[in-house]
Amino acid sequence: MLLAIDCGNTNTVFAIWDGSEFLCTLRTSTHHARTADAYFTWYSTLVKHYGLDVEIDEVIISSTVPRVVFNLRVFADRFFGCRPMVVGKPDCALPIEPRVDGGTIVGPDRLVNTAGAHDRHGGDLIVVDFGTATTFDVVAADGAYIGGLIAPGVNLSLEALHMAAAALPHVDISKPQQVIGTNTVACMQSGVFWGYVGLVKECCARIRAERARPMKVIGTGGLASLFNETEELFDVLEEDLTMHGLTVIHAYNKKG
Ligand SMILES: Nc1ncnc2c1ncn2[C@@H]1O[C@H](COP(=O)(O)OP(=O)(O)O)[C@@H](O)[C@H]1O
Ligand SMILES: CC(C)(COP(=O)(O)O)[C@@H](O)C(=O)NCCC(=O)O
Ligand SMILES: [K+]
Repeated sequence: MLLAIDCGNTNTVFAIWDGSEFLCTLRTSTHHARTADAYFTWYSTLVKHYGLDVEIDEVIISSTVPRVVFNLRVFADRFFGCRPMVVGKPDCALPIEPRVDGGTIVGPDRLVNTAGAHDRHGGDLIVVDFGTATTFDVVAADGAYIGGLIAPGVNLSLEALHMAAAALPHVDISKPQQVIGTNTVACMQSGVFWGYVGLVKECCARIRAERARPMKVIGTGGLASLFNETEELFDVLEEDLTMHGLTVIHAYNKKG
């Protein structure tokens, strides 16, 4: 069975793929210092809790944090006796190479989102991923990643306000009741929430105009559903897009 690992700058997600469905999804915070033994303690406790009887013999990793890959490699080798595929490394092929400026190292999460989105939808696509950063990945009809946009993440923006301004508290994102906030917290939530609604609409409109064609918009990442509640920002919402992309890249490398 395959263990797919998606390591973002904030969270690390493990999912077990039996070839047709994900049996479970486990989430922990990303820490470069976490050891292989610590990963296994956490992983085996949860697998037992869910009553799963699985034998992992393959691992694929996508990590936006290069330093965590070493310990994840040791984890795969020590506990599953396998050498993991690592997206972005030369021995892990992509179904189609990105078309970007020479020397650019595209975030592996964006390459994985691209593969997942093309596999499910085909055609011209925009993937909006609400992670630590909010990224827009532009996917051509042949499945290539051809560029995009990187904006600060929603929580990062709220945290930046708190860090930089003495009078602004730590605030969690939520959908404000009104646009005009009548207290500090409501003002901050409104500024960030409606600011992001506008950001997503404007960026997608400009991408479409620059490409001069219709494009399907796919929303993913932890906060995508919150933003899709009020406004029709996306054509589809796919929380598992990155995990799906990992299975697509894994299958492609097995075949080839
Ligand atoms: N369901 C959720 N509700 C609220 N916040 C969330 C949820 N899922 C993730 N987040 C927050 O959204 C941000 C991005 O999370 P995530 O998508 O896991 O980022 P990354 O992939 O960059 O690690 C983080 O600050 C995280 O705490
Ligand atoms: C833009 C990102 C920081 C997003 O990471 P995430 O929010 O998923 O943690 C990551 O994709 C990255 O480090 N990219 C490298 C530069 C690029 O993609 O062009
Ligand atoms: K991500």
